This record gives sequence, C-alpha cells and structure tokens, in this order.
Amino acid sequence: MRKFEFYNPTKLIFGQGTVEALKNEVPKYGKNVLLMYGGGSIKRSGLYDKVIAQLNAAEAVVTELAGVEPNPRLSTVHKGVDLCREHNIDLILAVGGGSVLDCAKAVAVGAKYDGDMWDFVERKAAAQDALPLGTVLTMAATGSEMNNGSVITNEVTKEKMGWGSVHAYPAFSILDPENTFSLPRDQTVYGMVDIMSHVLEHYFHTDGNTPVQDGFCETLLRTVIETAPKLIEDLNNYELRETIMYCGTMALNGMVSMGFAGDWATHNIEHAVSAVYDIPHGGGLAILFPHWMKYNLSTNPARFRQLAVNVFGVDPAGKTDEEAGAEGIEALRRFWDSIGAPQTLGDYDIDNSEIGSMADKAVRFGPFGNFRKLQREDVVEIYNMAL
Ligand SMILES: NC(=O)c1ccc[n+]([C@@H]2O[C@H](COP(=O)([O-])OP(=O)(O)OC[C@H]3O[C@@H](n4cnc5c(N)ncnc54)[C@H](O)[C@@H]3O)[C@@H](O)[C@H]2O)c1
Repeated sequence: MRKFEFYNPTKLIFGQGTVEALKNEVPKYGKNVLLMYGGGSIKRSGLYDKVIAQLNAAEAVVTELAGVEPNPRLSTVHKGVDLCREHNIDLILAVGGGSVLDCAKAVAVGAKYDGDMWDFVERKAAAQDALPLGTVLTMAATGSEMNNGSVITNEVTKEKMGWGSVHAYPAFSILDPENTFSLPRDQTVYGMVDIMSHVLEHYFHTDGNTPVQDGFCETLLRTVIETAPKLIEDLNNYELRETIMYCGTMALNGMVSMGFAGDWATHNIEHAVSAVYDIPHGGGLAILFPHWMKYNLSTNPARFRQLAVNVFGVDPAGKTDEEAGAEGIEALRRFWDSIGAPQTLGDYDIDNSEIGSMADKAVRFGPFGNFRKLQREDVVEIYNMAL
C-alpha cells in the first residue's frame, strides 16, 4: 500500500422515507435554498412535492434551477452561480442523478469564486471555498453523493472533463431507494455499468499488498452481477434497489480504494466520446471498458486472472494467466450484453470520423492511466477496437 489519508465529511442518510430528514438538515445552513433538478422526472414521481413540503416545514426561501442536463453543461453552471449571487443563497439542494449533483458541486464552488468556474476544470486555479451542498439522490451510479468529484461539459469547446476539490463534498446526502423506482430500465443498466466501472478502475492499480481492498472490490462486483438481472425484471423491488444504491455509493466514496491509485483511463476515454456525441456515460463505459481490458491484458495478466477467478468464477486449471484473464474479459462482456448494455460505438451510430479529435481531448493533460500510461495512439487504437 502507499501512504494515505482518508477524509470524507459527507453525512449519509440512507433508507425509506429519509427525505423527511430535510426539514432538520436544511435550517442548519440558513434560509435561502437553491433547489436544482433535471428534466422533471422528480415532478412525475412525486418527489418534488415531498421535497417542497420539507423545505416549507423548514421555512426555507426557495429559488429553483430546473432543467439540468444529463452530461451537465457549463452554461447551466453559470446560471446557477448567478442565481446564488442574486438570491444570497445559503444552501444548494440538488435532487437528481449524478448530473444534477455534479452541476450543483460546480455551482457551489463557482459561487465563491470571482472568475469562471471552468478555471477549476482546466486546472488553472483551485477552489478555495464553496457554498454548502445537500443532495437527494434519484439514481444509483456515480457515487457523486459521497465524493468530491464532478464532471462538466463545456458545450462551446465540446470538452467534458472531471475535476475535484476538497470543498466539493456534499454536506449531507439523502438516499431513499424508493426514489430510484421511477428510473427506467435502460438508465438502471447504465447506472450499474457505471458502478462496476468505478470498481474496475480501482481494481487495475499497480500498488502492492491490497488484499482487503481487492476483497471489497470483488464483493461489490459480484453483488452487482447477482443483483442486476433480477432488478431489470423487477424495477420496483425495494431490496434490489437498496443493494444497488449502497453499491453505487461504496464504489466511489473512497472506502474501498485506500492505499492505492486506480487506473481511471477508461473514464477519460469515455468522457471524450460523450463530450462529442452526448451519449449516456454508462453506455459509453459498457462499450469501452472491455476493449481497454483486452488492450492491457498483457500489462499484468495475473491481475486479470484474479478478476476472472474471483468475480466471474473462471476455472484457471491448466490455463496461463493470460488465457484465464481473457475468459474473464469475455465473461464481463457477456454479462453486460445479458442486461442490455451497448456493445459497440456503432450502437450509438458513432463512426470513425471523430476518433482523432476525441483522442486529442483524451490526452489533453498528457499521457494518462495508472495501470499503464496511454498515449494518443493507444487511445486511437482502443476507439478503433470499439467501432
Ligand atoms: N461525480 C462523479 O464522481 C462521477 C462519476 C462518474 C460519472 N459522473 C458523471 O455523472 C453524469 C451521469 O450521471 P448519472 O449516471 O447519475 O445519470 P444522470 O444524472 O445523467 O441521469 C440519467 C437520466 O436519468 C434521469 N433520471 C435520474 N433519476 C431518475 C429517476 N429516479 N427517475 C426517472 N429518471 C431519472 C435523468 O433525468 C437523466 O435523463 C455524467 O456526466 C458522468 O460523466 C460523475
């Protein structure tokens, strides 16, 4: 293991009916609340009314920013920052999936910064402060509810990039699995692919002696693999939604990844695709991750073998590490196919015309990935494999 410090200040409030915690949490931060949400699914599901009832009980003065896009845009962040200043906002409350939460994080740091928040994404400046943020999660996927990361799309330059700050952790996050019942089957699948991808990004590291962390990661992967086929046939099953929601938070809140640096190349490769084509993040990962794995199998075949045996039940007898590892990659592909995840870029009508510009975006900050450093030509190769 490498040396580490662990810090995660987010208060997690998990379980049925927990939206009622809002009336006690909100007044701790002040009266003026900016309520951010997406395209209106929270109105159809009734969650909006429940949230408003709690905010009324807390005697909050509410300003709304609706319509936060999937793959949230910088222009929406700017709108949010303006609203915070205009209405002297004390607390931002994000109700939605990872996109709404990520956008709210960007608004929270942007409201306390004189320049353009995009400076933080471009690493030209580092956030020094933020407005407090509370969240009510409606989709299990990103882990944004309990981490300090956020991904923003600059629609003018067609760049989609992650950034993070110690000031971007939510102060509290409310997770009621029932609030994910209304999530359609395809988005449920994308969320589960995203969760597995976060664990896989952790798993492919080069630091030694991580048996406990490996076990945590393998358990999360096996749990999603066991739960996903049941959940897609029974979308209103509380226990299945609960299991996946807990997996999503644990996959990316730092708890299973202490003491090593995960790879994170595939997320970078995917962000460049969804920046140009605006496809769902989890859909892009389902296409690209198996190709990243095939491309890197020879980097450390023993690691792939361990995944194949411990997660996919591959029998390693009489096989080289590379052969067993390759079976594991095939098993992952078959599993994602079985739950209806996309398989090729062609599934989103993406051809090879933008591969060069996507690769340029992916290497914007230079070679990347900790398991193996990828150069531009490696990224081009992986996109070509995924066509
Ligand atoms: N912050 C992080 O750590 C992190 C990690 C991975 C990815 N991301 C980013 O997060 C974004 C994706 O977030 P996401 O996967 O949570 O999806 P999302 O928030 O974009 O939501 C996907 C779709 O589902 C809808 N939706 C959400 N909850 C719903 C519900 N309960 N009922 C009906 N519809 C619902 C949304 O309106 C949207 O149309 C991407 O931009 C991705 O790059 C962030």
